[in-house]
Formats: sequence, C-alpha cells, structure tokens
Amino acid sequence: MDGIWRRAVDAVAEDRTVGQQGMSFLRLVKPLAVVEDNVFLAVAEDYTKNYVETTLRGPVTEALSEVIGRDIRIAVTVDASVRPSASSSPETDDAPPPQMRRPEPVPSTVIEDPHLNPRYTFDTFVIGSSNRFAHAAALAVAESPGKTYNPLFIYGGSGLGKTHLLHAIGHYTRHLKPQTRVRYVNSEEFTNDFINSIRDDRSLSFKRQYREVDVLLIDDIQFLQGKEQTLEEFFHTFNALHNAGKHVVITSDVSPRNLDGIEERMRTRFEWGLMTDVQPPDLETRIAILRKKAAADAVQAPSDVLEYIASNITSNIRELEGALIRVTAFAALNRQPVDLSLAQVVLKDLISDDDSEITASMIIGKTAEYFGITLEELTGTSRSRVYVTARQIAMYLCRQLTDLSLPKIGEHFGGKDHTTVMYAVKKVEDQIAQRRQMYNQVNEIHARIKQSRA
Ligand SMILES: Nc1ncnc2c1ncn2[C@@H]1O[C@H](COP(=O)(O)OP(=O)(O)OP(=O)(O)O)[C@@H](O)[C@H]1O
Repeated sequence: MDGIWRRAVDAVAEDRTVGQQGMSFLRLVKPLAVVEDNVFLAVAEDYTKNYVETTLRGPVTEALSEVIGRDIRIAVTVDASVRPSASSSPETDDAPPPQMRRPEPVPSTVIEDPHLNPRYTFDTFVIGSSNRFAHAAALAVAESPGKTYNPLFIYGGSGLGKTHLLHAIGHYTRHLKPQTRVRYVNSEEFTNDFINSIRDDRSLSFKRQYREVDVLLIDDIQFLQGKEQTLEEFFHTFNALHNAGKHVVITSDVSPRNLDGIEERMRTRFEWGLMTDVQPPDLETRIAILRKKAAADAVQAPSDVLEYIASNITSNIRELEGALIRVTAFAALNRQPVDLSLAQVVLKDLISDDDSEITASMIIGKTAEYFGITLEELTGTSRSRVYVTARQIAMYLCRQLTDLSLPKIGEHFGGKDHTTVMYAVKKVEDQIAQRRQMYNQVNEIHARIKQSRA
C-alpha cells in the first residue's frame, strides 16, 4: 500500500495541479488499504480530512486510479494516533515528519479554508447592474451573519457568479471574524455525506458537521430536487440553524417558486429572508470582468481584444473567461502578441451565429471519433492514457460548451463523481496553456462539433 501511495503522490506532484499547501497536506496522510474499489486513508485531524476530501479528492482519486489501474473511490478516516508513512520526499521516507499538525497556510490576503476557492472573493468580483443587488446582499450577510436576510437565496443561470458570491461570503466573514464557523457545501456533496453517514452509522457527526456552524453556504440546491430523505435532513438542518440565529445562504439555478420536487413548506422557508437573482452581465461589466481576469493572470490583452470577446460572448461568464484563456494561450504557444486579428482567428469557431444547442452526447461522440475509440471506452473506467485524455477533454468541452453542472456532466460519463469532472476541467485548462498538442486536440474537436451542427 505504501508503494501505491508513494507513486500516487509522485503522480500528483508531477501533475502540478496541486499547490504547495495541498502537497503539504498530502504528506499528512497515511494509506491504510485497498479493498475492492475503495482506498482507505487515515489522517490525524478533522481539518486535514476535510481538506483531503474536498480540495484534494479529484487529483488523489485520479492518481490512485491511474496507479491501481481502475476507477477507485477514497475514504478518509480520522485517527489521532496516525503517523503518515510514505511520501515522495526523501527526508520523510527515512524518518517520520517532525510533526503532523496543519501545514502553515500559504500567505494570502484571504484566510485559507479548504472548502473555499481563494480566487472567489469580493475583491475579484466585478459589480454591474446584473449583480449589484446580489452582491450588496452577500456583503451585508458577510458583515453581520445571522442578522438580516436570513436565508439569503441567490438564483440565476449557469456561470453567472453564484458560487463566486457564496465563497466570497465565506472568505469575508472569516476575515472579519476569524472564529466564525463557516461551512461551504455543494448540494451533491451534502447528499453524499448524508448517505455515507447513514451507511457508516455516523448521523451524529453528520449533524454536528452541519449544525454546529455559524454560516452554512449551500450551493446548487436544485440537486436536492426529488431526493426526499436528503431534503428532509436538509429541512431539519435549516430549521436548527435558523432557530439558533445562524445564517443560511442558498444558491440555485431557478427561483424557489420554480424548484420542482421540493415541498411547499421548504420553499416557503427559502422565501423567508431575501431572494435575489443574478442576470447575464451587460457589455461594460463583461469588459471589466475580462480586464480583471487578465490582470489577475498577468496576461497582456489590449482593449480591442477584450471588447471583441465581450461583444461576442454574452450569456455566461465562464465562457467569457474561457475565450480569453484560449486567445492568450494560443499567443503564448506561438510566441505571438495578443491582437485583434489573432483573437478573431482563434475564436472563429466559438463565435458563430449558429446557436443551436451543443449537447454532452455530441461532445462525447465527436471526441470518441477523434481519438478512434468507442463511446463505452470514453465514458468507461479504463485508465489507459488515451482513454483518460479523451475523457478529460470531453469533460472539459462539456463544461465549456453546455450549461450542464459538474454532477450532471459526471452522469454522462458513467456516473463519475463531480470532483473527478472538476479535476479534469482544471487539468485540461492548465495543459492547454502549456502543451501545444493539447491545445490543438481541444480546438480540433471543438471545430468538428461545430461543423457537425452545420
Ligand atoms: N461578477 C463577476 N466578476 C468576476 N468574475 C465573475 C463574476 N461572475 C462570475 N465570475 C466568474 O465566472 C466563473 C463562473 O462563475 P460561478 O462558478 O460562480 O457561476 P455559477 O453561477 O455558480 O454557475 P453554475 O450554476 O454553473 O455553478 C467563475 O470563474 C467566476 O469567478
């Protein structure tokens, strides 16, 4: 087991999608055993368990699956006596690390929390008429949680900044009052946690995890539609928190009225506080978002290029950012300056009049065809390199070209976990900017998908 773990940690390090802090957390893990498709890991503290289960789940699952040769799941337990055994770093191979406490946080303007994306703060959020109200409400909650607008319910289409605002509340609340207990959870994760707690007879610790907090941030509540038992549990969690004066912030792709498969008593509760929507941003806001993104990534892009992108990609901020990355990545790979004519060529496929819908099946079909593999191979569990690459590219394109959420994309790939999809998207995003082959493959498949609709 130690050998498997060591190779997996090496693979994660090589992959470079996990930062320095993540690698320090990995060194606190002790691998226990592989039982069927489960890999059991142990750590000494709850905090480390949370970090591994959320931030590191994607890369670790991916690397272990690769080393073991089939799709696996990880299960992390807490055991205070744990001493991590193996790691890739030579000094820890010989002697146990001097201590197994939490790694020192990487210096940052925000307080590190394993559940929160450090990039999603109020500082990086661009305010415009489409989101001004939602932003103001989110800020008010972060400044005095438990007081006004409880619950705060933010709804709107895909890629319009709901998750960003939720994380920003988490960061800012903890920045103002570091002792505040904040918990961010995606509704799918909540469901999994709940199901696992029943399976493992851990309902008490489940309750503690979600009820002993000051602020609960719950993302994409629409996933709970029709899941009766989980909804019931969420209803009790909500009531317990609300009665105790704790804050609940909820996001959804539709307003409470339009949430099907959720009982009236719960929808009414969602409307107790404040409901606010986020709309697609106007042109000025889109330009401002691109400008901020370019500055954050330290890429040079002249104003006319930003205006060109912002004028042509209008409904989804994720796509807007994706287009900027594509242009700057192309320029970097070809050692060319970013200018308007280059942007026009690079985005030719992306910006077309044809807006008939691209579906996950189209993407999966075209990707399989490009790599000369079957649909079963692409969506299956084999870890051969070509299948893994094809699968990751198809997942990335689904995220870019459709409105599907991460869990929904996972469903199209034989029921993969949303963290696996998240990891694939991040990996392809990183590699596009570094490897010409990846850039070409993604572009070619994208072009073929577009052509197939013509
Ligand atoms: N106002 C904004 N300013 C800066 N960046 C933004 C803004 N709104 C959205 N973004 C960025 O756009 C991307 C998509 O946003 P986010 O994930 O929050 O959308 P979402 O509404 O939660 O979408 P989904 O429902 O698909 O999960 C993120 O990278 C986010 O940082």
